[in-house]
Amino acid sequence: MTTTPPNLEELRKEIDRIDETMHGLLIERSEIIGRLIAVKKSQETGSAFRPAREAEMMRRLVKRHRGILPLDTVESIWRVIIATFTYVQAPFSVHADLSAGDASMRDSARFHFGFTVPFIPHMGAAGVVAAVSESKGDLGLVPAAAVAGAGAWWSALEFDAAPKIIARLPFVERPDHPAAFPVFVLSRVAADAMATDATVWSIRVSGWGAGAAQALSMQADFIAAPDRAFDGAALLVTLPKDVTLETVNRTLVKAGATVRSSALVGSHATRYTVAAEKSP
Ligand SMILES: O=C(O)C(=O)C[C@]1(C(=O)O)C=C[C@@H](O)C=C1
Repeated sequence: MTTTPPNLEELRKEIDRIDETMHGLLIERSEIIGRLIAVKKSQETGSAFRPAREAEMMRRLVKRHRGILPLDTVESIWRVIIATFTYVQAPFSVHADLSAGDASMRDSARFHFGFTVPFIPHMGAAGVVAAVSESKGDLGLVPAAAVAGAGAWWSALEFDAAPKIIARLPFVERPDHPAAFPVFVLSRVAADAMATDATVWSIRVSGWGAGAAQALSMQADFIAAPDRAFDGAALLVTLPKDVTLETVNRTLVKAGATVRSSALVGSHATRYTVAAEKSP
């Protein structure tokens, strides 16, 4: 007995059925928002963003994905879904520092937050920090890498009421990521919503030099801005889960630097790296 392959019309009917189901599920997802708002009271506390929950969701998404649909596509669809659902709970804007490159920062902002969330460009991290500080629940995006002349913008995060670093993008890292530019996300979110695996510290040192930089780079990622007043540097140091501030202090002292002050300025999920996607 021969079976005839399905014709184009039948296959399109299948696609229409699946599209309708997916759309229906998104509408069903949006119907939960009202109840979420009541539970989270995000209207009062500002941002509805829950970085720890999002990092965990993105990891599960990557783990269960299979088939020919590129991971890039799946990741970006879910980023837009989650960011937009955050926005409809409590509207916010994304302030982005374009001083290290307009295209790469915009790609990251659009990939992770979509087009519904307003995008506000700034020239410099300090402007982003100020805008987020003055807002109720806005997000700031700043390069998670040294930018010449940027200064120690993270000093402004040291005060209790200041926004903090709450995430590092991309959530899912891979060599060919379409929005690979490393970005810190700044905002004010409830302490219990923070991802706390990696902690980010603002550390001022004197006696800073190549030796101290080399020693520190073995233990942590960091950005250094020269601090001429103390012949030293202002550092933004990200400590992985298993490295303590005491260990870093000891390392710096051993390498000839003096630690003048340290303040916690944020935390984020452990970086999650997956293999590069194979081209179809
Ligand atoms: O789980 C929550 O608290 C939500 O608000 C839902 C949701 C989502 O759309 O899945 C949206 C924003 C949060 O950052 C995390 C997840």
